[in-house]
Amino acid sequence: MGLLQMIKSQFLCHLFAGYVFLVSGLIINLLQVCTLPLWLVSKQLARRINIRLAYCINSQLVAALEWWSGTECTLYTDPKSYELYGKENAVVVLNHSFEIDFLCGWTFCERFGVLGSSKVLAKKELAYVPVIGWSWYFLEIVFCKRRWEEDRRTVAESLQNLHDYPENFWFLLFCEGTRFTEKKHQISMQVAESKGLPKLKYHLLPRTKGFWVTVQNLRGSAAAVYDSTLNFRNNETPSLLGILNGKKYHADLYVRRIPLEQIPEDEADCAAWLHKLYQEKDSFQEHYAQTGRYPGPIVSPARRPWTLINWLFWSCLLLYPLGLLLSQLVSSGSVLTLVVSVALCSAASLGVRWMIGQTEINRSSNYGNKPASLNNN
Ligand SMILES: CC/C=C\C/C=C\C/C=C\C/C=C\C/C=C\C/C=C/CCC(=O)SCCNC(=O)CCNC(=O)[C@H](O)C(C)(C)COP(=O)(O)OP(=O)(O)OC[C@H]1O[C@@H](n2cnc3c(N)ncnc32)[C@H](O)[C@@H]1OP(=O)(O)O
Ligand SMILES: CCCCCCCCCCCCCCCC(=O)OC[C@@H](O)COP(=O)(O)O
Repeated sequence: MGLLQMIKSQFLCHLFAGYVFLVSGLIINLLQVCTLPLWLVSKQLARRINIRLAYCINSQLVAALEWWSGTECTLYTDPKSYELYGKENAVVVLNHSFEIDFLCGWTFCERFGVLGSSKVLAKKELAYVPVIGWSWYFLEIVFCKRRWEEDRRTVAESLQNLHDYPENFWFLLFCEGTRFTEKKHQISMQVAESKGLPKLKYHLLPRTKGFWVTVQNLRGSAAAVYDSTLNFRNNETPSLLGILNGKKYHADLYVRRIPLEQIPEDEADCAAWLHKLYQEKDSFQEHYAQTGRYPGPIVSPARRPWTLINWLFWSCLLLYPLGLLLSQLVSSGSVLTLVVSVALCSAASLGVRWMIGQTEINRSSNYGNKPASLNNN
């Protein structure tokens, strides 16, 4: 391991990064709360301010991926479609197989200029994650309980609300509804068999109702579905902790732009269309497993400096109070102050570690672990 790699794996580096993320994130959450009265005066201005505030949070994780770990993200797509990315609203359908799949999505959001405005159909539990989950309320992120009888109305209403959104956005749907595990795959394939559907090797069976309600309620606002299939070279199993330790990964993303008009409006036909799409995605993953690449040309956007500039801005701003705090701590000589400071530091680092744990598949939910009839979150 080189010197740089050794420095990146030092706990003190992670502690400082976590301090900057947590404190800047809480300041931004506070600023977002301050925009609440503005929603009554000018909803669009409040939205535009929250897009920029959310960028300040999300881009710190993207900076960790792009600049700290140096992870390479290669895009395979049609050059004609490439020209439209970032210039229209779109529904992104992405396989949910990796702990940092959302982060690879965010890096492309950043490179196409939609990082602050992008949305996702997220499980309700994520709304309680400090900083990121809290910021999502102000981004009008759509939450679901993963119980259709409750979600069908709330998801439709939340999506309808986005029709007058002032800036281009991507709406991410992980149609499998949960991260891939062998156990969930086994159960999911039993359900496929019971429905007479072809088995999938690399995916869980997609949940079609959320896709149908999303496409139906974004017609007229979203122009296309971006069918996105993600994989990592050399069977890498990337993690957020690996990124923080400066580990470099190699992500490949295959994106096909499908105009919304090509997607059936009827629920049953739309469900059949989505099942066929996932069978195609499965074949792309097989192609990748055999050849190490996706079909089609590579048209990769380069990373941009803004995520790094944003992180440096917040680090410099927060380094001063940290320096003051440490100097007072040393000069006071008070044991009580020292103990309280160490306790606060430990609580904050455990909090950040818990947040990172939200991305770890070995801590995933029970959703999809039971047969259809007994399914719960
Ligand atoms: C150019 C670059 C392009 C792209 C860049 C890539 C991405 C960038 C884009 C945006 C980035 C933005 C943000 C990213 C940041 C953070 C992301 C964070 C991640 C959080 C995401 C999540 O939280 S995922 C979990 C929540 N989301 C979902 O669950 C969505 C999918 N689910 C649905 O849509 C569901 O339909 C539902 C949730 C609406 C309702 O679920 P419920 O379970 O109640 O009902 P269903 O009807 O869906 O399920 C029952 C039906 O499913 C069949 N089935 C299949 N398998 C099973 C099983 N194992 N157990 C039970 N049932 C199963 C079942 O038979 C039923 O079938 P029917 O025929 O009756 O429908
Ligand atoms: C550089 C700063 C370091 C600080 C790190 C802070 C880390 C905050 C991470 C919060 C990320 C929230 C997004 C999690 C995405 C995710 O992957 O959710 C899982 C769900 O899809 C499905 O859940 P499940 O059913 O359990 O598989």
